[in-house]
Order: sequence, then structure tokens, then C-alpha cells
Amino acid sequence: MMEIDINILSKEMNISVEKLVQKCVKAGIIKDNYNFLTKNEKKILEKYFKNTNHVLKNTLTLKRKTRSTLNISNMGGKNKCVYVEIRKHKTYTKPKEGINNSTLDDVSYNSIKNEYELLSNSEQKISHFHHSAKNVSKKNDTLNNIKKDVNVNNAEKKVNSIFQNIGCNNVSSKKIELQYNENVLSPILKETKKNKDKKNNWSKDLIRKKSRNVSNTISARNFNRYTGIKDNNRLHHQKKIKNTNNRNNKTYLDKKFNHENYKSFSNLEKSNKVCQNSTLQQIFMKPSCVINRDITINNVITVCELANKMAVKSSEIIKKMMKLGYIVTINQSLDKDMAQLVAEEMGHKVTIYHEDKLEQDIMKNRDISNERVQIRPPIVAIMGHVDHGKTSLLDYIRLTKIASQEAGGITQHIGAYHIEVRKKIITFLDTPGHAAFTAMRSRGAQITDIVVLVVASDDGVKPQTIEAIQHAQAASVPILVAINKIDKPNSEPEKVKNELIKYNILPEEWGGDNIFVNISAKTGEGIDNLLKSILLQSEMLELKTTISGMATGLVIESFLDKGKGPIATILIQEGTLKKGDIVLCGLEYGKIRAIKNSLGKEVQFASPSIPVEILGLSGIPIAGDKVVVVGDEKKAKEVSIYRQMKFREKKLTKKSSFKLSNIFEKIKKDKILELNIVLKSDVQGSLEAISDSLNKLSDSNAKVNIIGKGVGNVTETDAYFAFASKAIIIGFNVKADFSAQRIIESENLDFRHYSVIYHIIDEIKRSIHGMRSPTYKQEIIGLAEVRNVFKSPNFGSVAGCMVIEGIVRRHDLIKILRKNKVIYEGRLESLKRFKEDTSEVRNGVECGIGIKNYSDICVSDLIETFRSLEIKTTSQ
Ligand SMILES: Nc1nc2c(ncn2[C@@H]2O[C@H](COP(=O)(O)OP(=O)(O)OP(=O)(O)O)[C@@H](O)[C@H]2O)c(=O)[nH]1
Repeated sequence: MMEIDINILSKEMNISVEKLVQKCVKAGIIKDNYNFLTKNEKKILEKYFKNTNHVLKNTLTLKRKTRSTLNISNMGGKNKCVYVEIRKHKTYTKPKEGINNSTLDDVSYNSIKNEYELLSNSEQKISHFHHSAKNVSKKNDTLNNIKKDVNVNNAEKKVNSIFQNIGCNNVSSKKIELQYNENVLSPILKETKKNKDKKNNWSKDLIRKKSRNVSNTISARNFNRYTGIKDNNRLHHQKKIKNTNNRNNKTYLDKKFNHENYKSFSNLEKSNKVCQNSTLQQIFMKPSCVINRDITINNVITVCELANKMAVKSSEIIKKMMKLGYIVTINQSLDKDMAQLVAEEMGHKVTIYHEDKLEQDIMKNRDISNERVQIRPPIVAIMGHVDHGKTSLLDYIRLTKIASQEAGGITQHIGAYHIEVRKKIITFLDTPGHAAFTAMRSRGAQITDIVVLVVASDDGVKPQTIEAIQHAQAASVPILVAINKIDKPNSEPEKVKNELIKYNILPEEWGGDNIFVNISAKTGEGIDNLLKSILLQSEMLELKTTISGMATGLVIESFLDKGKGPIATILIQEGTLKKGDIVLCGLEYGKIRAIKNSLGKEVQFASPSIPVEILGLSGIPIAGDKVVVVGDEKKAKEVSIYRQMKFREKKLTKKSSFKLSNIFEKIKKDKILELNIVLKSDVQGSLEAISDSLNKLSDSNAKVNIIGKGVGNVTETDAYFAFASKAIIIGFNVKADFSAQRIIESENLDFRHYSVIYHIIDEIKRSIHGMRSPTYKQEIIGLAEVRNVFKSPNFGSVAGCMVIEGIVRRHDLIKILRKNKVIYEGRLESLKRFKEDTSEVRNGVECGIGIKNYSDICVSDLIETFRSLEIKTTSQ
């Protein structure tokens, strides 16, 4: 007959040998030798377990069955199916609470242990006791220890006799318990009970606090796992805490443990038992009192952000503010004073974050020794009308063929080059018009020292020549006139000189301040003279700078190179830039990886007024951004992040720019006595008429300055010019180009459109004198281009149109523009899509438009829809 070793069986069943022996006895298996069970006895035992459901109490059995079919090809080419069934069976047993592998039964074990703990009151002995109790083979040591400490002779005798009776050297703890109770332990037990209550309270408190901390960061499941502590030692606790990554929790527990000084290991053990009892519940304790916090706020903070910082509900702030007399919404921004008021009302301590602290810190630590002051090379911008020979001039000077390499012969990007003339350096900027010059100025970057105005002697003064003069004069930069193409037979340099008088550009020989040089960029005639004149002009300007110390400069242009990353062309204004320097550049920062000169050669440093390309920035800066060398890369990164955040904030809050509606307030407040205007008109006649009338409005209160005027639509350059000069834009019978419209919107410029001269004069007059009057602003909604004209018996002429911008609505006011001149203002008669009436037509869609009381519509006319908005001007 096959026999099964009882030790092996106990391991398989995952219960202790002693427990198994007890169960055998209960199942009616009585044998002398308990070391082996027969097959029949095993069956009886299994039946007993089934009936008593003993195992199921603490076990969880998982079964899984998977079926699949295998196709196996036979020799003859036929397939054979093999059905495969995999059965998996796994039983999980929940470990018993406390010390479950003890040789003693639960009740007696716990009572003995409690008493022993109280008697010994030593952590070492308890751990020793645990260790001993876990191992059956070490039972004698355990008993000896108990004996030593408890000294119960009767118990010892009984124990020994029971050991022998059982035959497997086990202990009948019941007997020990009885003896203890009788002789020694009953008085101690009373004391124990008291302590136990105290300890349980402590444990509950601990768990409650633990759960409150942990619940913030770990899931309920993690929490259960965390609190269902199997191993009753402190180190294990700490590991668990580490795993949760909850620093607060760890500190809290550590503190608690230190505080208790690990008085008794049993305390912790008991707390774990409480934990285990509460593993299935999460305990979230509502804070019993308001927690006052120290909060830091910036200039602007939303209600929601403030609530998060104070750890209160947004509704509480809204309620509080209502009590203070303000009605706010959750996403509303509060300024720092308001936020401070509310937060302090709610009992929190507020610290206002000083905005420029980071910037100030980083700028403080810069090395800006002013020891070596030297004369610096002049920076010259070449400006003028299209095709008057700007690039050809630079081309000749540098003896390179830049013009022929450019797409379509038109300058596409800003280039910056330096040349040497008579051992003196001149730096040239080649601009693609005036937009870049003005855009840079609008960012506060004044980079140019001298403007060379190129005027073709065969073409004379043209619109862009006038624009260039206006921009240079607005920036107070000296103008040097280069009358070009004198090699041409039809050249008339004297005529150019005469034309320029109108714009306050007078040659020195006529008593003016401007140097005039006749040149030919083709033959090179007069160019030496021009360069000499530039050097002369720069000497007069006494351009000086320090060449030692950390560098500062300006970005001229920037782009992203796929291989090298962001590249910026910069001009150093002060100090010397070295390879490896840390720079702050607008919103970006970086460590200079390489410096290249205008010939593309790598150099180790760059001195003032020498244009160089730098590599190593974190992003692409904008033309006009300031480059500053700083000492600390980490701080530079912080400042860069802060600047980016501020930029986003500024974009969102959109500060209002210079507006006609608040001119009177500005006159009162800031003593601004000048109203700058950029005026654009459809024809020269009305331009002059409006300009004269506006100039006459100047009085002791305010001066009207027409800083820029011209014929044609409002362009991107006009918009930048207005922005840089804090001017309003007035358009008479003209509209703003798409690009200009974009700048007007992004910079929040004041663009006013009129079709009656009297309205312009009246409105400006009223604004200057702060009169209350309703003024109207036209907001353009859509633009449609006439592609075809049909005759309809009902509606007269119907224009077949394509909407090219915005929306055309049936009831909006309209203007008809022909060659950028407004030829009619009125309303729509009809708006149709495929013969169906419609209320609106969007961008990119065709439609039929009938115009009320107007039938002279032509192909290519533009129909602009707008609405008139009333703006309240300031009161006197
Ligand atoms: N005869 C003659 N032709 C010239 C002279 N200077 C320039 N040109 C010609 O004028 C044309 C325009 O010259 P560019 O140098 O491209 O003019 P630009 O002002 O730089 O033009 P954009 O880049 O479009 O602003 C070219 O065909 C040149 O060859 C000159 O002094 N004499």
C-alpha cells in the first residue's frame, strides 16, 4: 500500500504539520505513527476537508480552460485536426493573520504571546520568539525561552508530557495556557487588557492618518496592499512607503515611529491587525479645521488657479468675492491686489512674486567692465525704391554677384556684411524694403547708424523712396543720398535733388544736412566717394562702444537649419562674444556652439558691429531681439522659460495699443501732446487736402503729426510704421492689405476707414478736445470678388462673385471698390446660392450678389461687407 509523507502533504495543502495532525484526529484517523498516511486515509482526510469547508475559507481557486485546434499535415497531403485543451488550476491561500505557522493553536498562541510580550518587554526577545515559533524544529528553544522568562514549572512538565503524547514533538498549548492562567498570568492579563485598548486606539489613529495621506497618491487597491502588511517589521513598512513615493507619508510614519521609540514591537503588530481588518475600507477623513497656507501669486491669477493654491473650492472664492462686492467667474483673471485681498480674507498668507527678480539676478552677475572704449564701425542700411539698385550697390562694394544669385533678382532676406575701406570697417544691412527696418524699430531695436537712400537718377523719387525717408526720419537716423544709375543717358541727378527738397532732404551745398553722392552701381563710378562719405558721417556721429566684458547685441535675422538647428545672424553692440558663451536671446537661450562670419568661416569671437551667425540657441529668435551674454546656463534657462510664459500671458491679455478713443485721457494723464497719424488715401488730391486740414487742427493742447502718408492701400509697412511710432492709421477710400490687416489685429492698432473728408476732421478734432460724441468704426466682415456680371429682369445687374475673405451676409453694409477706390457704398439687394436665397456665404464659396440702387458693377470689382460700430469717446 502506498504511503504519503505527512510533511509533504502539509506542504501541498499549505498548512502546518501540526494542524494537519489535528485535522487527522478530527477526521477519525487514529494512528500511532503520524509520519505517514495511507491512500485510504488520505481520501478520508480529503472528504473531511470538503465537508468542513476548511480550506475554502481562506483560499481562492482560479480555473481556466483554453481550447485550440492544431492542423497537422499528413504525408498524403491531408490535414489532420488535433484538439488541444489546456486546463489551468491555481489556488491562492490568504496568509493567516499574525504568526500563522506557529506550533501552537491560534487562541493559546495569541494569549501566550501577549503575556510574554508584557513580561519581557524587549524587542529582541519578541523577534527571537517569533523566529523560534515559526520553526517547528526549534520548538524546544521557544519553550526554554518561555520557561526562562515565565518560570512556570508545572506548565513545563505538562508541555513535555504532551509533546511525548503527540509523538511528533508538538505542544499542547491549551495546557500551557491553563497553567499560566492559574499561577502567574491572570493578574498580568488584566493589565494587558488595559494596554491593549490603548494600543488599539493608537493603531486606529495611525491607520486613519496613514489612509488620509496615502489616499491622495495611491489607488484604493494600492492602499489595501499597503495596509495589508504581512511582514511585521518596520523596515518593510518603510519599503512600502518608498514604493508609494509618498514622501509625506514616509516622514509621517518615521516621525510616529521615532516618537514612540519603538517601545514595543507588538504595538506595530497590533496596528497591522487593525490594518488588515480595515483593508476593505478606505478611510477618508474630512479636514476638521481650515488649513491656512502660504501662497505665492504672480501679477495675474485666475480664480481657479487661486483656489488650487489655497486648496479650496473655486465656488468658495466666488462666494467670498460676492460678499466683497465683486461678481467673478471661475476662469476670470484677478490682479495681484484682488487675489491678495481674497486670499488674506480667507486666512492665507500671501507672498507676491516679484516679476523681474530672475532677470535682475542674472543681469547682476554679468561682467560689464567699461575699461576698453573704442570707436566702432558704423552700421549702414541701404534703402530705396524697388529696382533702384540697392543690391547692385552692395554687390559692387563686395565684388560679389549677389543680385544674380537671388530668385527673380529681388532681395529675399536681410543680409549683413562688413567690408574694409581704408583700414576702417563699414557694416552694411541689405533690407528687403522697410518692413524689416520698421518691424525691428517697433520692438525697440534701433540698430542702424546711417541710412543710404538709393534713388535711381532716371526714375526719381518714388513711393518707397518717400516711405524710406519717413521711416529714417521717424527713427532719427541720418540720411545719405546715393543718386544711382548716373551712367544712364536719361539720368537727371539734379531733378532728384529738387524732388527731395519736399521731404526735407537738402544737400550740404544748398544749406542742408544731407550728403549727396552721384554713383553708378554698374560702372563703380562715385562708389569710393560714397564710402568716404559714410566714414565721414560716422566720424561725425562719434560711434563708440566698449569692446571688453560680456557682449550684448541684436538679432538681425534667424532661421532653422535642418542639420544645425536654430541659426541667428546677430550684430554685437557692446563687449565681445566668444564661443562657448551662455546667451539669453529674446525668448530663447543657449550656449554658443559656433560663431561664423559673413564669409561663412568659423571664428572664435565677434567684436562690436561685426555681423556673425551663431549656433546653439534653444529656438528661433525674432529680428530685433536682444542678445545678452550671461554667466549661468541654468539661470538663463529659467529666465527663458519665464519670458516665454510672460509672452503667452501678454498674448492672451492683449494690451490695448495707442487708440484715438483714449487720446484725450493720455493727453491729460501722460501729457502726450502729439497725435501721430499714418494717412493713406486713394488719390493724391484728397491725400493733400486731408493732410492740410489735419495739420491745421494742432493747437496748444495737442499737435497733429502726419508721420507717414501715401497713395494706395494700407500695407504691412504702414502697419509696422504706425506700431513703431505709436500712431493711428487713417485710410481714406482705401482698405488694408491682408498682411497689414494681420498686424493691425495682432498689435491691436487703431485703423480708421473713412469716405467723407469732413468725418475725419470732425472725429480727430473731437478726440483731441475730449468731446463726447458718438463715433463710428467700420469693421470689415467679408470680401467678394466679382467674376461675372449677369442681367436679371427682376434685380437688374447681378454679380457672380467668389467670397475671398471672411463672410458675406445678406444684411450687412457694403462698399464697392474698383482699383482700390471706393466707388459706391450701400446695401445688398439679394444674396443667392444656386438660385436659392441665402443669409450668408463663407470664404471660398461662389454666390450671386444684387446691389440695391446700383447696376454699374464690373468684373474684378471688389465687394466689401462691413458693419458700423459705435465707439464712445472720452468725456471732457
Ligand atoms: N545702368 C545701370 N543699371 C543699374 C545700376 N544699378 C543697378 N542697375 C540695374 O537695375 C536693376 C535692379 O537692380 P537691383 O540691385 O536688383 O535693385 P534693388 O534695388 O536691389 O532691387 P530689389 O532687390 O528688388 O529691391 C538691375 O538690372 C541692375 O543691373 C546702375 O548704376 N546703372
